[in-house]
Amino acid sequence: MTDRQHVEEIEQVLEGTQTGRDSFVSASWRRCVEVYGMDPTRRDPAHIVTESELRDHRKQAEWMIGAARSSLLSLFRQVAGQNYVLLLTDAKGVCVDFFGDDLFMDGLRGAGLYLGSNWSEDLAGTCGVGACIVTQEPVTVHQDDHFGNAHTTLSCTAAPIFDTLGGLAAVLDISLLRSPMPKRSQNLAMSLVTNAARRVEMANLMAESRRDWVLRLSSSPEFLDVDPEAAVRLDGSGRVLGYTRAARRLFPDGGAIIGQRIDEVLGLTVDDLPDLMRDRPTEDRIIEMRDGGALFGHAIAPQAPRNITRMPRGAGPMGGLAGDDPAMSLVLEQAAKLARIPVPLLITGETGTGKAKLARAIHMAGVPRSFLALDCAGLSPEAMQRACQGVTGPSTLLLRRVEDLPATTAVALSALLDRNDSLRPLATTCLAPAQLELPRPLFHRLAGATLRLPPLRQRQDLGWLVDRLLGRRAPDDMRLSPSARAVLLGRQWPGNIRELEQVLDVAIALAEGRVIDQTDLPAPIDATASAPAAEEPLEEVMEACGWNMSRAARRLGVNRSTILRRLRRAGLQPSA
Ligand SMILES: Nc1ncnc2c1ncn2[C@@H]1O[C@H](COP(=O)(O)OP(=O)(O)OP(=O)(O)O)[C@@H](O)[C@H]1O
Repeated sequence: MTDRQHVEEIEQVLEGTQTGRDSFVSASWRRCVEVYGMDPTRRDPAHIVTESELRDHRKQAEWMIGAARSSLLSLFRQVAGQNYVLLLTDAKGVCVDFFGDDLFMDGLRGAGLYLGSNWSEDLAGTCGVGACIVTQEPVTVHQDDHFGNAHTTLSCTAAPIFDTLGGLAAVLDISLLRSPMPKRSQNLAMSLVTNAARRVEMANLMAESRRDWVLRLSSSPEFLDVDPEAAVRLDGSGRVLGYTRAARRLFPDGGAIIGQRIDEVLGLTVDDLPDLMRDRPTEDRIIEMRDGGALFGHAIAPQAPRNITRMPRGAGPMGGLAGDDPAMSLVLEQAAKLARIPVPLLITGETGTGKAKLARAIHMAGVPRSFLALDCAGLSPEAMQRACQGVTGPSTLLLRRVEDLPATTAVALSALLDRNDSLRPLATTCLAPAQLELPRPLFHRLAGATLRLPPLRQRQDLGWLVDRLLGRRAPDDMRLSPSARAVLLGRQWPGNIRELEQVLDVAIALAEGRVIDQTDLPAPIDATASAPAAEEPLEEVMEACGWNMSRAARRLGVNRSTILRRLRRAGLQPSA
């Protein structure tokens, strides 16, 4: 077709004549004239953004360039030697990444097939990238489909790439400077570019979803694990957090997708996801669709957070006590250092936070010595002397719940420690050091340094702890359903790790199969009670309880007379 014939055809289309062009091309021609005021006979040079504008466009598209790179590279290898050039443009049509054959670089630059060229329709007229941005569909704009006479030798095939919220993020374009006459010669290019775009979307969704469930879908079991067609990202309750474009057909047309529950569109609930994991035969992982069809599913469980831990896991006796929790990491780091010197340590924290366990780990990490543990509640001086009689040489003396030590034993303990300087005391308490009612001399013999364990509800490694405790207490292949896991992660845990252990033991016993369901979990001990405020200053506790001593006693887990005693000691005035 000559330039003149091309211009005449555009005029016919503007007059409403059907000339056999694809309808999206005719619609674009009309926009070029009627909306952008373009003239097909003008040979405008390619639109190239300035270097600093290109830097800005590339910066904003950085994540997409990263996600698309390996896909572009493998696509470029597939078409190597066939004179194709690959462009990745941002959603505005500016080329932010490029693969082309060095031999044709001058021709490519001249045609605008290069970094920084702007292929939006309002600047470049009908073209692959521009039409793809407008239609949001894959398109081939072949030779004289282009609006301007300057581009009618090119053949451009472009596919949109969407972000996980459904917005257009980029366009992947494969172009030829010169192409064979029939448009269908580009069918293979179309299939290559749409598959590459799908893989980029998939890679991007996977990268975003490390902490969530991903359900990958395919209509054929053979490709499910290697090259799935679509994927959705789900939270622990099965709500959609993100999706690849191809997953859109699962959802009702026009409706919102983000936030929908997966069981509203597919015949499965979030609790079925573990059954779709890779350890099951692909053919068994069938998902029924609401329209009666079926798909194959591959569920990928959330991965552990990838933060850098201050205390490497598995390092010494302290290593297995925490996951990625900053407060625990700091405590364990200090504990590991203090374990090496025989200074007495006071370990504080709410009940069940693992004070005794930490004390044992400190003992293990220090120089070899014998170990004796005593519960301080009701411990008489005689019982203490008897227990310590057999201890010879360097020894660790664990004193649990030192706040309950009777006054007479406190005096005897000071004397015992004075007599035996090879005894290293490690004392635990649920009270803050300032609230301990120990005789001063004893306090200073026990609290050479203080380590405070955080309550479980403040720890960021709860998920890690759940997995670790489950791994130790349940048979190998037992796991939590996602909703059961979400419930556990949402609880307050006033009894801390001890309570978590008990809840898991009950759930393991109640579970029918190898999956612990939400209904297998015992109810929280007291969902309405606020967590014990072991280390809250007494005055604040009293204020919070309206100076009601019984209420304050319940809140601190002690009896009324203890509250009265503490108020007197602190010089506070109890209410009538
Ligand atoms: N880091 C941990 N990892 C796994 N299990 C733990 C951890 N810390 C504590 N536990 C378990 O939690 C339970 C309570 O721990 P521990 O007895 O050390 O708590 P505590 O703070 O000394 O409690 P209390 O003050 O009530 O005596 C124990 O069964 C212990 O094995």
